[in-house]
Amino acid sequence: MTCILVLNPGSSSIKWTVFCSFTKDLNEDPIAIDHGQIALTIVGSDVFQHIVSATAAYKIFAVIVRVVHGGSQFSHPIEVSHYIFNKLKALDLLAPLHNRVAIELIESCQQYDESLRVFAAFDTQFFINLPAVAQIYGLPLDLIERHQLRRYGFHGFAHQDMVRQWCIENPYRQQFSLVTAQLGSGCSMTAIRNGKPVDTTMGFTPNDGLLMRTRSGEIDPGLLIWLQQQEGWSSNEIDHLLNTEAGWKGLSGGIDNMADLFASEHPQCRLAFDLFRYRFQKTLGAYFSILGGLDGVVLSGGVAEHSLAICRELLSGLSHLGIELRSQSASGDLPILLSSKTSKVQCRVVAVDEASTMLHAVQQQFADDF
Ligand SMILES: Nc1ncnc2c1ncn2[C@@H]1O[C@H](COP(=O)(O)OP(=O)(O)O)[C@@H](O)[C@H]1O
Ligand SMILES: CC(=O)OP(=O)(O)O
Ligand SMILES: [Mg+2]
Repeated sequence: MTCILVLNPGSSSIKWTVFCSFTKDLNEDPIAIDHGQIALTIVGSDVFQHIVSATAAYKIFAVIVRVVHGGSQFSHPIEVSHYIFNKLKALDLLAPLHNRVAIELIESCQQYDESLRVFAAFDTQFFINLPAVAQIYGLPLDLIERHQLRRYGFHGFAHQDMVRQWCIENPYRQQFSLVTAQLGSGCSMTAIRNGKPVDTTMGFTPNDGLLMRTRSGEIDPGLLIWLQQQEGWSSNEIDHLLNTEAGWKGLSGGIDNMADLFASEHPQCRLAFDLFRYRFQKTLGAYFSILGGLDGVVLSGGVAEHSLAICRELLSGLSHLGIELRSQSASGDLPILLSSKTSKVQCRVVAVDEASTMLHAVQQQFADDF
């Protein structure tokens, strides 16, 4: 039996999934035969060796790697040739926490076995047709055109899968307004109208919007210029600050695990969690406004999937938006319904399946090959 390996390098871990039976029917869920997760505290070639050992039992003929940023050139899945590899390599700066690891994985796969087919699938694909107002920045048009500047949006496979899961629970609704939230190390929210994204919190890079584990999210650009001048910081130093020293880790004084942050009574931890919740609720209100109402909220990602208490906290105090939570605390396996029967807005926590969504995207693009 020949199998496909899907690799999902996130900012705190690499997730791997093996699929050995898959049909061309994109409505049918591919069945994962095996999966695992490696913390990114393991470095470099050790990560790849770990994956090779873990998947040694399977005859793998193709690997699909999640590449977060494809720049203005890549959005749809692509088979990685030498030429494409070099183009992808040049995009490192656009998603410093992600693209470098993805590129290393692609290179390791190609060096490990030349006959392996290696595909890149991009986090931005789902957002390719965002409405113009949700794509554009208030900058001079010639500059925008010269560099093809836009808000790309990320976590596309995650948001797409959350929409799919909501539709499974609500099969007869053709028209609906939804907010999906991917809350892991990277955090983003997307406004969905009738299945399509109409706005999302991440922009030109995956560092806008919500407060994240080590990323600042939304920040005043004037503050960065001021810091550069005051501290004499280079662009690398600013990059380091915004991507690795900021977020709830920076604000709390070093607590990067959300479970610890949430449990702590320390005022700095409370403030960091309050900001995380505040930005979530502020965005929910903004999306309620542009969608003209809300039928559902779907939460997923490492934070949401591991802590229903945090999910309840994020969705509390929002009865003015039509969100009413069940009084008893829900428990059991995901998916879980958090909202009450009378709530106007159906709130769910789901286990997101980025791997199957990536596999589907590649199957769709390379229909003759799979
Ligand atoms: N029990 C928990 N409660 C709250 N947050 C948790 C828990 N376990 C893990 N997390 C958070 O989940 C995040 C990892 O989520 P994940 O979606 O796997 O991230 P990524 O894909 O970015 O690597 C980490 O920020 C971690 O703090
Ligand atoms: C885009 C992004 O932040 O991804 P992740 O949450 O997997 O790090
Ligand atoms: Mg992730």
